[in-house]
Amino acid sequence: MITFEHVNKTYQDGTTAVDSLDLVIEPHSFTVFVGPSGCGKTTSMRMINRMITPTSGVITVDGRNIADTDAVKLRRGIGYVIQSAGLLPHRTVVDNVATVPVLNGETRRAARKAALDVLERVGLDPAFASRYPAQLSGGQQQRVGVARALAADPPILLMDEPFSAVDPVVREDLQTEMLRLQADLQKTIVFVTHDIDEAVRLGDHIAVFGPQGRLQQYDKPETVLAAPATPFVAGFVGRDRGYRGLSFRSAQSVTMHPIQTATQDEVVSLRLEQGQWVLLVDSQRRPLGWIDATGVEKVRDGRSIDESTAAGGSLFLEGGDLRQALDSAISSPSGIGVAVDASGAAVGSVDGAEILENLAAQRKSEDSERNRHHFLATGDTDQ
Ligand SMILES: Nc1ncnc2c1ncn2[C@@H]1O[C@H](COP(=O)(O)OP(=O)(O)OP(=O)(O)O)[C@@H](O)[C@H]1O
Repeated sequence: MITFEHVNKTYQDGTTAVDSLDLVIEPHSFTVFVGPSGCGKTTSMRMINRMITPTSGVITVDGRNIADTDAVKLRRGIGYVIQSAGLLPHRTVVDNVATVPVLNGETRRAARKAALDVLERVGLDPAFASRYPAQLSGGQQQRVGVARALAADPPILLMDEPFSAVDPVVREDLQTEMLRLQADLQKTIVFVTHDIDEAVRLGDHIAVFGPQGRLQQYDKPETVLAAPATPFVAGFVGRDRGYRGLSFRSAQSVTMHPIQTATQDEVVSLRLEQGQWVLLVDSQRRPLGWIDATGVEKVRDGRSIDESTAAGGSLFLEGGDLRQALDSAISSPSGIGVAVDASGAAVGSVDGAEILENLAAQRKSEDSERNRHHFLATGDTDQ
């Protein structure tokens, strides 16, 4: 069991990321932290394995205050999966998966054999075991990321937006695989996403986070959908009028803007204002993450690109639906959604606020159309 008791986190710059969090996560449950970008989901999750230290409050794992445990030992019992899979590029797939068991003292041979079993468990063809991560698709890399987190058989698994960077079809496959795995393994899983559909599909419990890092509701998915506890939750999960109805609408009507990009070599010469973000891309214009003025400073100070960039949000295919466009903007640290072409190259951007305005306008005209039909049908001309 994992518990949060009055947990707060305020960063050095004064940002309150988590505000008075109380939560009990049952053993073997699949708990999803969901909410828009910046509402404290990742911070809450990373406090469980002590990557981040709370400002106040107590977190326990199996009845023990984690502040009193050895962080290395604690993490041995907690697998961790991130959005970019975080694989070591110069190691083969099987050696990536065997990394933690080898660190824990297993022989390389035994660890490799166990790694092959885990790879099979997550649905990866053994033929991929001797390849390097760059030779795999995004979805396959994520499967390896999950296998690596499971290799040492930890009772707890933390997953931070693990499927956000892959396309919607692959994402659905990975979700199905995750459900199958959990039915089999019965881990205690904490999963972070900004996507309410993903949360409802995967979670047996959902924690909806809102502005200023405040937990809005913690319930079974069906209760969150049927009886939202706050207006914020109602807006976030609203079935027809909210986020979930958007898949039926095309993003064609949303204005596409040019997107400012830079390659890794260009980063040092960027001049950015506070609050301005630039999309980092590879030589084929495929998105790698976002960088702002603080990140550029870090690169100039000699820090690596990885340390200096924020992971990108989800991407959407140009001509896709409004739901994917908004999803991309909501999940992005810059609030800008990135459109890609079939080759994965960035072709333009959309603005989250603009999408919402556009949506409001579409709904208004639909409502007046619906009213007109209603009045014509009933002959009611009072209004
Ligand atoms: N190291 C940090 N220093 C200062 N502020 C931070 C730091 N890390 C996160 N924050 C801020 O704390 C708030 C919560 O961030 P957090 O990453 O936990 O949110 P989130 O819901 O997981 O969003 P995202 O999906 O974008 O990561 C945000 O306002 C964020 O800008």
